Amino acid sequence: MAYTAKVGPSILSSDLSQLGRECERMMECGADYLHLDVMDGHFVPNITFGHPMVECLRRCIGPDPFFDMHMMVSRPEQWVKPMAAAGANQYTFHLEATTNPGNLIKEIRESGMKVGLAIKPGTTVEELAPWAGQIDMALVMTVEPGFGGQKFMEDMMPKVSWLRSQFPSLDIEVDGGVGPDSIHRCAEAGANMIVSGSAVVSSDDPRSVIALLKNAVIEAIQKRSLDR
Ligand SMILES: O=C(CO)[C@@H](O)[C@H](O)COP(=O)(O)O
Ligand SMILES: [Fe+2]
Repeated sequence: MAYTAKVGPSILSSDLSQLGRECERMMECGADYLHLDVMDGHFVPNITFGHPMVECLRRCIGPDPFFDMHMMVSRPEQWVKPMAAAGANQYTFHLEATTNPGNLIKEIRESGMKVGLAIKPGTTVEELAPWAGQIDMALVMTVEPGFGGQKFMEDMMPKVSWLRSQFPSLDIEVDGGVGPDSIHRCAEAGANMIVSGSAVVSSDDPRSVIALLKNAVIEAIQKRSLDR
């Protein structure tokens, strides 16, 4: 069991005019990594930012924070090199957005980044499975991608449980509507990388929310290892 509990705030719901400061604030509050949502207005009906913003953020907050790029874009191949040059650490692309996942995985690795592979709610986990041995992280979306602040889809949890049973040491991330009310279901199903946007960023006490989310995952990991 090689995986550990990590919490990565999504800064989509933060004050975007203060993005550098917001990222610093999340790291100061105990975030393990930062989940940066890139949307192109085509793969999803919303637009956020691209690699120039990532480059500025990297310059602003220094080399240490891990940037998990959630690429909600139609042509993920196009941004691999620019994102690597901008200082991204992990490139998480959508299976639905490419016809050649194998080649894209290779390109991401050659650019020096870790590989994340995401599936939308309508995509089965069996479609992701053939690539699971080649990736660092599987992202199971728990909302339709495009917007923060949506309701958690509990019916995605069987995907997480199945992945955990089939790939015991894979990093499994959940993203969308995850907060204190839904974390226990995610943790019990086997997710270990927790993205949380509005529940963390809009809280008066983000440090406590991050700690609560992380502890729920730590407890579930301990329980799983005792049950084995
Ligand atoms: O990728 C996405 C949405 O498409 C997410 O990263 C959300 O931005 C998470 O925000 P909450 O649902 O936790 O508010
Ligand atoms: Fe995301």
